[in-house]
Amino acid sequence: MNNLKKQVGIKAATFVKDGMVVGLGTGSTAAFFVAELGRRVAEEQLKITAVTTSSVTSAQAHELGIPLKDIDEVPAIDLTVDGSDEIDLELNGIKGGGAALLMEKIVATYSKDYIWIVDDSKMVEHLGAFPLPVEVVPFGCGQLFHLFDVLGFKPTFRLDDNEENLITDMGNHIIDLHLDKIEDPAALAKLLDETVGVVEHGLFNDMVKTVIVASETEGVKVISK
Ligand SMILES: O=C[C@H](O)[C@H](O)[C@H](O)COP(=O)(O)O
Repeated sequence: MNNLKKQVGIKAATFVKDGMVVGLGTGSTAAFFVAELGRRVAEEQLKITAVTTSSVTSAQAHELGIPLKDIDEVPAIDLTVDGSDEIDLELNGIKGGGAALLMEKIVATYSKDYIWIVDDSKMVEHLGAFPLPVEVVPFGCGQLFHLFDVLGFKPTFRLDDNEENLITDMGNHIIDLHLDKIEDPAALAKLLDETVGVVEHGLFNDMVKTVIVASETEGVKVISK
C-alpha cells in the first residue's frame, strides 16, 4: 500500500516545474508527494514556493526545507496535489479523514490546477462507505449533532487521543456522518452548505480534473475528466 502511495506521490511531483506556487495536501499519500518535492528542492535545486493545507504538512515541508508562504502572501496557486479518501466514477470525492478538509478545500478552490493521488482502494462506484467529515463550529454543535441524528445521518464526533472532541487546525470540531451510500452528492453538499453551524464538509464534488491512481496489477495511471 505504501509503495503504491509512494509511486503516485513521485509521479505527481513530475507535474511541478520551476517557479510554481504549489499547494501541498495532507495525509499519508500527500506526504510522499511532499517528500519527493523536498528531495528535488535539495538535490535538483527546484525553485518553488509552497502553501500548505495543515499544520502537519507545514511541519513536514519546513523540515525538508521547502520554502513556505501563507496562502494570502502568494498571487495565485499554480498546482495543488492532495490525497483523497474515496473517489467515485465522476471524480467526486470524500476528503477529511485527516481532519484537514477546510484548509484543503480553500487551497484547492484557489488553485489553477488540482490533482488527487491515490491507491486503487480509494476508487469506488458510490461515495459514502467512508464516513463523511463535516467541520462544525463548536458553539451549538450538540444541537447540530442532534439535527444530523434526526435526519438519519448516523453522526459521531471525531475524538482525539484523549477521547475529547477533536479540534481542527482552524479551531473547529468534526462530525462524521455514517451514510453508507450517498445517492446524490450534489444534493447532500447543498444541504450541508445551507446548514447553520457547518463550516465545511468533505464532499469535493466536481473539483478535480486529474487523478493519479496506482494499483499492483496496472501500475500508475493518470485519469482525466
Ligand atoms: O484530511 C485529510 C485529507 O483529506 C487526506 O487527503 C485524506 O484523508 C487522504 O489521506 P490518506 O492519503 O492518508 O489516505
